[in-house]
Amino acid sequence: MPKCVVAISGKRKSGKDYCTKILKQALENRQVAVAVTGISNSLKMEFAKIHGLDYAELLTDGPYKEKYRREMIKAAINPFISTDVVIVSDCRRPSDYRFFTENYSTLTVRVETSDEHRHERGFKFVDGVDDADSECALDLHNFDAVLRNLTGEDLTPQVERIMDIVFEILDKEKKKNIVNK
Ligand SMILES: Nc1ncnc2c1ncn2[C@@H]1O[C@H](COP(=O)(O)OP(=O)(O)OP(=O)(O)O)[C@@H](O)[C@H]1O
Repeated sequence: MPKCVVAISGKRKSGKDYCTKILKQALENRQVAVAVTGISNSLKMEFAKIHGLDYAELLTDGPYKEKYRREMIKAAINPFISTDVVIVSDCRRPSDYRFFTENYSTLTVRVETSDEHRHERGFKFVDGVDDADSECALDLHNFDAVLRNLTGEDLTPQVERIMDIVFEILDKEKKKNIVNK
């Protein structure tokens, strides 16, 4: 099981992938083994196909999804069982965060930026997407850390603060392992 999951969310074109890459590199520079994964719709589609499930149902927050959510997210994380830190770069729903915090030592990170920067990065509002739950359900969530990703801003101090929390989690996990041995 990974020692720490960094669960990243953010609006479309906020810079989730961009920030994920910077955080990954910064952690690797400190000799931490890092993997990046996602729980994107394509994974859900693949999961539905393999298990003969209804893909549309899987995208809702209903009981059907509840039932398979655990398996789906495990499928995203399982290949990285011996990696110290797994960054999940596309969390969208409170249920995603619930699953991670209940099952892993998790740090929830929100990538935020201005609408202006999102537009510069190619964002165009789409009815039924940008006002849907998958885009808005985490708007008022209480995140462990917020990364303000304004173009041209040096992200280093913010990334370092996040790394400090990751190192605290890794330290705690190490101590837990020693006690359990
Ligand atoms: N701080 C930044 N400085 C320069 N370019 C940036 C910055 N943040 C993001 N970008 C650029 O903006 C574009 C969108 O960023 P990115 O793909 O990381 O966003 P995202 O939130 O992952 O998008 P999506 O919602 O499509 O998954 C990319 O081309 C990325 O390189």
